[in-house]
Amino acid sequence: MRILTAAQLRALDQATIRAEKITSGELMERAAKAFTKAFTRHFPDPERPVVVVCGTGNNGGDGLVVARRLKSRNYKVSVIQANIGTRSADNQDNFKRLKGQGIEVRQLTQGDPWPAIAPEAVVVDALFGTGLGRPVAGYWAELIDYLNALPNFRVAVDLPSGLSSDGPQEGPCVHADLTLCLGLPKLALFAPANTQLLGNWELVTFPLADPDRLHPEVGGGPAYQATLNDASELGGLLKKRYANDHKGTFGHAFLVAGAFGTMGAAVIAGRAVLRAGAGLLTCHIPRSGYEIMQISFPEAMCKVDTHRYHSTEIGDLGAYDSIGIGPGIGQEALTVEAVRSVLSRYERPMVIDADAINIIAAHPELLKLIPKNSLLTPHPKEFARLFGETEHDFARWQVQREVAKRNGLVIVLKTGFTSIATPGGELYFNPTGNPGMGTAGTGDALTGVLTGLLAQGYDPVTAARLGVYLHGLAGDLAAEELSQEFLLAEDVVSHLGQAYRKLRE
Ligand SMILES: NC(=O)C1=CN([C@@H]2O[C@H](COP(=O)(O)OP(=O)(O)OC[C@H]3O[C@@H](n4cnc5c(N)ncnc54)[C@H](O)[C@@H]3O)[C@@H](O)[C@H]2O)[C@@H](O)CC1
Ligand SMILES: Nc1ncnc2c1ncn2[C@@H]1O[C@H](COP(=O)(O)OP(=O)(O)O)[C@@H](O)[C@H]1O
Ligand SMILES: [K+]
Repeated sequence: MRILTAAQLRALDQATIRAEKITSGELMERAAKAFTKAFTRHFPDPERPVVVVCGTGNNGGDGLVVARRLKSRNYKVSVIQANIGTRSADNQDNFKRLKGQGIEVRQLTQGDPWPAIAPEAVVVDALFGTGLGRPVAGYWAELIDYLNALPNFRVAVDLPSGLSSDGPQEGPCVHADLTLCLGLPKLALFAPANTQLLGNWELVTFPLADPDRLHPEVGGGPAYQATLNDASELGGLLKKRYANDHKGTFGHAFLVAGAFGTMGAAVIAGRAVLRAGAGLLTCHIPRSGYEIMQISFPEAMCKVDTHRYHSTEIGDLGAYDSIGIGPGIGQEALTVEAVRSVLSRYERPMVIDADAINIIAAHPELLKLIPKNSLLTPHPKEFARLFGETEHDFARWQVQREVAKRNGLVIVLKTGFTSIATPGGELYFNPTGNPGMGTAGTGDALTGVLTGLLAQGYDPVTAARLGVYLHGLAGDLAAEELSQEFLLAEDVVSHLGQAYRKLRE
């Protein structure tokens, strides 16, 4: 599913109107109908009062339609009409259509005292959506502060009013508890900095033109800026398994992980390699990790370093279909040389994580040695060590894209909505995963999954998109069964089977 800028979304609305021969009012009706359906699913009790706070643009127009539709379902709904500017045509039409419906409308003009709102009412925020042209200021900013100070549950129509859809947040913004985003996602939904403003968010879909089909046909028509991975597309990317396939078919993976005190990273990542479907796994580990590895994970073969506590000399790499390097390896001088040697000798895409990333950050000349199309999986701190600090999420995505393109790498930036930048310049966001995965070792599990997918012959971009999705989905299934608090990295790994099954459905 494509992620469009506000300007691209406007162009897409127009394209939908042309292609389907509908009016803009009918498109608004479609959007508001889909919103109302989602809203009533969240709030099924029509006795609970609903107060829709409407602006004068099309976001306000949506709010007016929602009020009318809730009323027809016997909801106790009223409207606060904020007279911000000149009404859009569809806002005006829908304002007229409220008459005679028995809906109380309170007008709010600059300087008016704040309207009273019963604390049990659900506040529907329809002041501004994607048409926000500048930070909200003055009286309307104070209205936003007033709404935020109320104890009420706040549901945003499309976006919390005041939110910048395509760039860093400026100015006041409604703090939504729930955001029901209309049509296609906006970039702001994925920014960690916006988490508190958005609350939980969901997409409310309704028929719109396909931005991909329009772009080549309509000169300057809607394009997209990023893509949200979805199950329907990713499920189709899974490889089939045939009756005569064997462990050779599914690839031999090599994992360089663990050191004295961090052998768990090797165990977790190694399990994930085989649970993701690789045929064979060899782990390179320091001598002191040998028994740990063999006892806790008998399916893996071990290559033992000459050093007791660290990996220092890594032998022939020719036999391996993929390599994962980094979890728990530490940053000893001899390990730095071992990483340098692996990067220089291996010529196929590999997975680079954790301490291998920190080593590259401390020795930037190593960046050039990374085989083309390799996957780097930094979390935000590791990303900053590698590529520098950025001022905000949007700037970091920009840097992520640039470094992926310039160096021919797949950069997987691990956040709540992990982003994947590709050598071809695409940016993908992942929808699965949950805060329960903020626990030690889940990143090591991801490295294992990605290494296992590469071993099976998935191309690096597909491996990244599928691996991040499956890893997050396994985390969601584990959290559903066990609770987020209880979740351990090994639970993520042990739910990979169910995640595969669900994705194949
Ligand atoms: N395809 C879709 O998703 C559809 C979305 N629609 C809705 O249309 C919305 C966009 O509507 P508009 O483009 O009319 O824009 P908005 O309704 O978001 O807001 C624009 C209005 O607010 C004013 N304004 C902007 N910034 C301001 C500021 N800082 N202070 C005071 N006034 C300010 C503008 O002058 C304009 O009147 C979407 O968010 C969505 O809710 C639907 O109505 C149509 C279909
Ligand atoms: N709030 C969240 N929502 C979704 N995924 C999350 C969340 N918090 C953490 N994760 C995922 O958990 C993993 C954590 O990785 P990382 O920070 O490398 O942990 P570790 O170093 O302990 O293995 C990443 O894949 C990340 O995307
Ligand atoms: K809004």
